[in-house]
Amino acid sequence: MFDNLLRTALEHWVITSIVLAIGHLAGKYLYTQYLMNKLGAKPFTNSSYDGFMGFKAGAQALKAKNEGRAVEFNDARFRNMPHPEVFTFTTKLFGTELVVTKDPENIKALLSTQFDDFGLGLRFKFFDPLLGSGIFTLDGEGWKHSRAMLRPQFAREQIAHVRALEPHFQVLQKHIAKNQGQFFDIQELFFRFTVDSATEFLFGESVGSLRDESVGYSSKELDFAGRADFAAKFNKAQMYLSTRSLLQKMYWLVNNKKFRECIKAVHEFSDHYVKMALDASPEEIEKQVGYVFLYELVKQTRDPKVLRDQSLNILLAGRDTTAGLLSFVFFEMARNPDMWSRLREEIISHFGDSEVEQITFENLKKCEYLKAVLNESLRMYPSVPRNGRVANRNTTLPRGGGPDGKSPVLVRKGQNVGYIINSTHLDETYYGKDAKEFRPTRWFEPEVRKLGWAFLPFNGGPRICLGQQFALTEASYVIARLAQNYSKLSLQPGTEYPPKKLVHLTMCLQDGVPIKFEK
Ligand code: HEM
Repeated sequence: MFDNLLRTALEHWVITSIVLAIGHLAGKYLYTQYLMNKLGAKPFTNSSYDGFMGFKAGAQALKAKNEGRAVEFNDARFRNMPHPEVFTFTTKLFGTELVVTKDPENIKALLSTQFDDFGLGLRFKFFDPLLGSGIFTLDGEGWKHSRAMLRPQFAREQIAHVRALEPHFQVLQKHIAKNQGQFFDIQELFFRFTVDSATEFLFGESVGSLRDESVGYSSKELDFAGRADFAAKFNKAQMYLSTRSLLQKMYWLVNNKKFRECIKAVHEFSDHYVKMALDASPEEIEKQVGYVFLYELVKQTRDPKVLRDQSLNILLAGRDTTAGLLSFVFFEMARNPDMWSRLREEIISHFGDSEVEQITFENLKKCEYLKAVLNESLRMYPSVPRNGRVANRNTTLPRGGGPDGKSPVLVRKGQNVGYIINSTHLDETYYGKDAKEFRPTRWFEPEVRKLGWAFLPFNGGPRICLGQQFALTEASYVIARLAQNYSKLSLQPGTEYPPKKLVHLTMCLQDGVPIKFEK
């Protein structure tokens, strides 16, 4: 009797569940059809079945990422679609429905022409514990306000920046001299260089991470509050942020004691400088030698949290990206002695082999081959290789639907769109048969210069990178100074090509750049 009752209840439960599931799917299907009709969208030309809930593709993507092959993996996914000539597909990743695109038309819509249809989704939640409310984490009015407040800082900064780099370059030189004639990893030094110059620019005092005992600095000299820890703790906290963004809605799982300790150290360090800037009298601020971001910002706001958050947002946006760019440039220059010779000739013809004063923002812009090398490096190895937005409302993207992929596709409110700029940059449609070769002279060809949205290392539209000129000037300065000093570069024999890439929030070389510099 009891058995029968239990069986009947179970049967009811199973039947009800099946009916509800079918109802849910049918409802979703009908609503999707309704939205497609309303918004003029067609079914996706390419859709990828990636195992139950997209776990198979997710696991493969993680494996490729750990092996330093995330870029190649993404690229292969586009090529292996039923219609590889259509540059957009839909897929699932760990249960989340995604639209993925490398189509410049769709990227333009996402970032510019349909800017208000898309936002940053959960980015604020991922990054809030470390970065708070700043230009990089906010959407809507908060972002607009941040952008308006910070924009003037970058216009003014562009001119003054170069002179401030030389002292840091001198320390970098000491490390290279120490290693001269042998192979060593320059990438690690570029990361230290960019955190040193960025902290000086932001706080008025550098963390001096390059100034270690191996190049003659005493440990006493290095001792000021939080300095020793700052770069390491900031790096570690960034790793946690990257994992939180990978986990999407489950981001809150990453919030352990280590993460919180890193955040505390970074905040204490930056608060020290915020306090200094707030305590400074207007006369002291005016007397400040060189440009200091915080001292300029206190003229606009005296809120310590805003000052801290915006400084750390800039540090995150600007530091690893520039170090990655420099690392890839030197990786390619060391592989290509002819290119290094040409670059060197150009630098020496403009500035001689020791002149520093003439290396200014304006003069660096006149070095055409240098600009081509930077562009080519940002094309093949963009510091931000993939990025994403989330739909704020039911909307469409202009391409990827219908039998030929030329019709709009539906993006439902809350749906994620990933845009893989690295794959756009490597596509033969835009860059020809040698798209996967490092060839700076392509930037002298008129059709490549006109590519518009197919070359997008600094993003486009209203959220275009604020630090583009800053980054290009800093990278150009370091390249020019090294070109003045070293005639020959080489890579350690046996170094893998194409190199393995480490892709977290930004991209660098997984195994560093094992390089030798010779006079
Ligand atoms: C090679 C170096 C760099 C590259 C490739 C690069 C690239 C980018 C990209 C792709 C974005 C868009 C991110 C997004 O919206 O999701 C961005 C935003 C931003 N970048 Fe850069 N960046 C570089 C260096 C810098 C530097 C040196 C600074 C500052 C000193 C900086 C400041 C910013 C800021 C503030 C934003 C946010 C803009 C906004 O949302 O309105 N960047 N950058």
